[in-house]
Parts: sequence; C-alpha cells; structure tokens
Amino acid sequence: MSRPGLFITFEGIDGAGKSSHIEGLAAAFRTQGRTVTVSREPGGTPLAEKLREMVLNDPMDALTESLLIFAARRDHLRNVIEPALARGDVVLCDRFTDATFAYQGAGRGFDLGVLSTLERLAQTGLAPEASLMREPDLTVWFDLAPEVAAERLAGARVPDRFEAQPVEFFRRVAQGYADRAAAAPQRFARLDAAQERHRVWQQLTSVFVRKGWLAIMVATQGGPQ
Ligand SMILES: Nc1ncnc2c1ncn2[C@@H]1O[C@H](COP(=O)(O)OP(=O)(O)O)[C@@H](O)[C@H]1O
Ligand SMILES: Cc1cn([C@H]2C[C@H](O)[C@@H](COP(=O)(O)OP(=O)(O)O)O2)c(=O)[nH]c1=O
Repeated sequence: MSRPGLFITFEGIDGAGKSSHIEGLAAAFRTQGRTVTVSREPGGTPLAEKLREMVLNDPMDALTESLLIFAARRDHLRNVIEPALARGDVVLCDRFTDATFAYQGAGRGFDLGVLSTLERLAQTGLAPEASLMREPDLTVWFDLAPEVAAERLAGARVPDRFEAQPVEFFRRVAQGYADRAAAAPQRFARLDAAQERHRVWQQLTSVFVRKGWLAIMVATQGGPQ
C-alpha cells in the first residue's frame, strides 16, 4: 500500500539555519526509500519564482506584497505541492504561510485578519478535498535570537530586501513565529537553533524519530559535515 504524503515546512528568521539542514533531511528520507520533493517559498514554480524576484527586490506596500506572496503560494500548491502529496512524496518546503504571518503580519504590521482571509482563499479548493484548507503536517521552527542570526549572516551573503532590515524588525518577526507556534502547538516543533550545527541536526532528527517518520539508524548517520 502506498504511504501518505507528508508536508513539512521550515521556518525561522533569516540566518536561523534552515537551509543548512533541509538537504540532509531529504537524504535521510531517501535512504528510507521515500521520494522527496524539496521546494521553497516564495517560489517553487516558474511563475512563483518570478513573483519571488519582485517581492524580494521591488519596494511595495504590505497588501501588494501579501497578495503576490499568496498568489505565488497558490500556484506552488496547485502545481507542485498537491501533486507531490498525491503521489505520496515527502514535501520539504523552506518557508510557507507562517512566514507571511511573521514577516508581513508581525514584521511589517499588516492586518492579521486580512492575512487569514488570504490564507483561506489561497489554500482551499485544492485536491484532495475542495473544502480542506491545506496546512503543513509539521512545521519545524528554528528559533534563534535576531542578534545571533545577524552575526551569522554578516558577510555570508548579499542581503535581500528583508535581510537588510534592522534587528528590531527581526525581533517582531521572531515574536510573530512564537505567536503562531503558541496558537498551533501540535503542528510546531521548536528547535534551539543557537546550538552547534550537529546539535541542531540531532534535535531535528529526534522530532522525526519521535513521530515514527524516520528510523533512528538513519537519523544518527546523516547530518551536517
Ligand atoms: N548551528 C549553526 N551555528 C553556526 N552557524 C550556523 C549554524 N547553522 C547555520 N549556520 C551558518 O549561518 C548562516 C545562515 O544559515 P542558513 O542555513 O543559510 O540559514 P537560513 O536558511 O535559515 O537563512 C550560514 O552562513 C550558515 O553556514
Ligand atoms: C515565504 C515568505 C518569505 N518572506 C521573506 C523571508 C525571507 O527574508 C525572504 C526569502 O526567504 P528565504 O528563501 O528563506 O531566503 P534565503 O534563501 O535568502 O534564506 O522572503 C516573507 O517576507 N514572507 C513570506 O511569506
């Protein structure tokens, strides 16, 4: 019998360490014979990647930004995420809707009620059930103090429109994530992202072992170099 798909998202402020672990986790799932789709938001389809370029580089007001992000998300859901879940893939997505609540909502101060309306519009009416609002099965939250994230990013890459924001912006974003996690504790797994890379990997894989999604042998073999 085919296994059901799994939709897993990765969240946290810029520089929290998400990207450093997603490929390792994909490899661990593949070792177990699962097919893995790795993607990211905003982006993941040709249209959504075009929208990403605009959102990350062109100044715009918070409503325009939110509309573009949710438009990208719907295209991504329809063309990549839903088909992958229907095939039984493990979908690992670098950011999803919690990022919109954290960045546009908490960070930019945009209306959370409007974001909830857009969330329902963009994430409903898709396979397998038209009435179901697609949400992640699990969200891994890399929790890190903004000052530490800023130190890690300094010199590491050219900042985009969000990464160039002051530390106060990221304090609000971090609080936005904390609020989302408190509102849906069964969906969120919080990692202490301040620890060394291999310790973060241990925390990450033990979440998946506890859920019965990864075998302990596979979890202890992989990880960052
Ligand atoms: N646990 C860690 N300790 C120290 N530095 C880290 C750790 N995890 C990642 N880094 C470094 O911090 C920077 C940001 O990591 P990255 O994975 O790109 O974060 P994100 O994808 O969340 O923005 C990179 O230079 C990365 O090498
Ligand atoms: C998904 C999403 C991302 N963002 C922002 C957060 C990040 O600063 C930026 C791109 O995210 P990300 O892909 O994590 O950037 P990088 O690959 O450089 O680590 O987009 C939002 O503001 N709202 C959203 O809904």
